[in-house]
Amino acid sequence: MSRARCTFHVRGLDCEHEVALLRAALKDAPGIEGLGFDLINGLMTVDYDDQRVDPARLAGQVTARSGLETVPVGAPEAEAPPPWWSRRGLQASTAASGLALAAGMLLHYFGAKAGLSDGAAERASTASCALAIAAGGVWLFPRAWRSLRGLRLDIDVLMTLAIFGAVALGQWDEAATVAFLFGVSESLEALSVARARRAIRRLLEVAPPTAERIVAAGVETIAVDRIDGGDRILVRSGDQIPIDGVILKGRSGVDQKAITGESTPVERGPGDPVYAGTVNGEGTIEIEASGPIGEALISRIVDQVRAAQAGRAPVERRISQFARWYTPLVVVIALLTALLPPAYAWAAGGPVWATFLAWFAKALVVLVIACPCALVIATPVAVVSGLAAAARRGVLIKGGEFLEAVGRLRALAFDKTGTLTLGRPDVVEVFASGQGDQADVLRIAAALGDRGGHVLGKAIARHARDLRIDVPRADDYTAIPGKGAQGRIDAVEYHLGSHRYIDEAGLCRPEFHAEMGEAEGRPGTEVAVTAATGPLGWIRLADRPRPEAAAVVAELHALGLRTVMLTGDNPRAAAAMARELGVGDQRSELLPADKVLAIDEYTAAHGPTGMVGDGVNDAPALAAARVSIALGGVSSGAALETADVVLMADDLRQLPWLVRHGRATLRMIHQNIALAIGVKAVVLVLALFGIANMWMAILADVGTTLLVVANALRLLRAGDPATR
Ligand SMILES: Nc1ncnc2c1ncn2[C@@H]1O[C@H](COP(=O)(O)OP(=O)(O)OP(=O)(O)O)[C@@H](O)[C@H]1O
Ligand SMILES: [Zn+2]
Repeated sequence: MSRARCTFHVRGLDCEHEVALLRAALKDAPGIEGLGFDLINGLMTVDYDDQRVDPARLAGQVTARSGLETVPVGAPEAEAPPPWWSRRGLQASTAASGLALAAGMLLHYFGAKAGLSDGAAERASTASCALAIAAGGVWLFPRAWRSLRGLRLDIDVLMTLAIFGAVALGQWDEAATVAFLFGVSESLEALSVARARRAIRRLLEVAPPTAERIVAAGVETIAVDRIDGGDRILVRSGDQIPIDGVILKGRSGVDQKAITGESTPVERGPGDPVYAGTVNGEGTIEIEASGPIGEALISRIVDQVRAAQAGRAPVERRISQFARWYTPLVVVIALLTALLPPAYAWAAGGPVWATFLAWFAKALVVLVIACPCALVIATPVAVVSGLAAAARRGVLIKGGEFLEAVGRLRALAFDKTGTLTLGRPDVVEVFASGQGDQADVLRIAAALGDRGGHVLGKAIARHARDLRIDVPRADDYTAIPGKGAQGRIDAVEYHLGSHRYIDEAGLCRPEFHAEMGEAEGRPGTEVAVTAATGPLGWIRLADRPRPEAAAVVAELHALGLRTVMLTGDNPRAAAAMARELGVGDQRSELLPADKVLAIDEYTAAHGPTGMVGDGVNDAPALAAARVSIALGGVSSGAALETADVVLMADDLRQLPWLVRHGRATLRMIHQNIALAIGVKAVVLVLALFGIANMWMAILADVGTTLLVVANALRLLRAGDPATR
């Protein structure tokens, strides 16, 4: 058996109770292994055994059982515009219900004045109300019936009960009002979620729809999705670049804000990469497309954001668990409201029936607040807006849980090389111990450095080439992570690595030890070069801190976060760098496993700790952190794959924004939950005291949903790169 996953569009999926319908529809379907729901985008993800399940047939089954139209994403039906009835039907029937209700009211109050006999006016009014109930109930009653048959007591059943309860009491106008207002609340809810959906989607639509392709006859305009790798595309000054590619001709400043959030344009010329969605500056350029739009960086970002939005944040999971017992609880309260007072009246010898009627009406009002929609939508709409806003700013967050986690961080650990520093060390001094000259030291170090991926080794190799030193080939190369490397050149064994490494390997000599120890006081990092017989010399390299690092560290401190630098470098170099940048704490001479321990220690001592790295050689520490943050997503595929959060720009300045944004999102979630619960509590109390009527209850319920959605959409504004 093999597991497969399919995503379905479900029309009308925007609240917890549709989720319950879908779960029920799939409950005893064989071969289903997992379900995921994305309320904002109206998507359901199904993990299934592909030998037992066919997605298209499954969709048909779900549609039949839940009454919610379900089609696999990508199927032709999913792309076709939905039929009028499923787009506008709810609004239309609600409007019809409203008209009939108004007519019923008019007949009731003014029928007699208009010349109708009392009986005729009343009969006409009742008929009008019945019409209003029917129109308002076309959507509601079938769903309620389905739930009842499945023995589920959900909001549809409750509303239907409330309506027929009122009819049973002869209160036709009341029943019609409930049916109408229920339609109003459903349509408003659908509209507000649809609005959120559109706003979020628009935020991610940055690539233009067409491009100008250069062909033999000149230039033709084609749809972007028809571009292939190798096509030559003309991008005029001021236009958006339609596809990822490499510049063939022309130079220009390219505004990469759409991807990296950086507003200063970067200079680009022949041979440089450019990305779809970025904006060409003053020059006209010709580019060679590197592949179809689906493979472009922006498409990968959008896919990531979609996937992230479909996942659920922990708060969201807790709320939907809460919703599962919230509705039954309210039903019990409503039942008690309807039954206790008459029971009391019966025991005390009071008027049982009259008491029942009075309290039954209150119980119906209580039932209205049983709908947990506002509460259920409160979190995902905030999380999804938060994710979209971040993506717009060049911060790619792989899931709501990470956005939430960022908001809870107490400390941030930084890798040194490539993260706090530019990661482009230069050789500044070469020392030869006398067994050979400086060129020998460089030649051997370069040969070993060439074979590995370590920045220091690569920098040495580059330096040797710049000096036109002939670099031989090293064989049997082995890297010892965090320490150094060894290999053979012309069958002779050599080592390259930290001072500690050669000490531990017994390759150091007392005189050399003293000399190298002295050099370690100077800025930079020394790498020792030895043969199996003893040290040959050392090479000192200096890496510059990132220009923005000190300011970012200071800003993080102002936000109340602790900072710590983790490095494999020697203690003196580490201390000097930490002091220069104002980093709160530093740990040096760490092996990759020690970095993991340091993260664990920090988490235990100070609370959730994030790790910032370049995603290249710090994978274990990144994995150990509560949230891993990598920078340079545009240039490095590794960063894009490994981390929970990716700063697309190769720049630390988005970090403080990210922390503030995570906190703002958390605050928004809490606000929304408090708002949703608060309004319900108030209505509950008012209902029990007989102050709130059905109208107020339903309006308060819809109002809250609209409010939490509107509130959360404010987070989208944080995505505007212009705001700091
Ligand atoms: N492949 C290698 N080639 C040369 N030297 C190495 C190599 N691997 C490790 N070293 C030595 O060991 C030290 C620690 O290496 P490690 O890769 O753990 O950290 P780093 O590159 O100094 O910085 P950071 O830990 O901040 O990324 C380096 O400073 C270097 O002296
Ligand atoms: Zn030594």
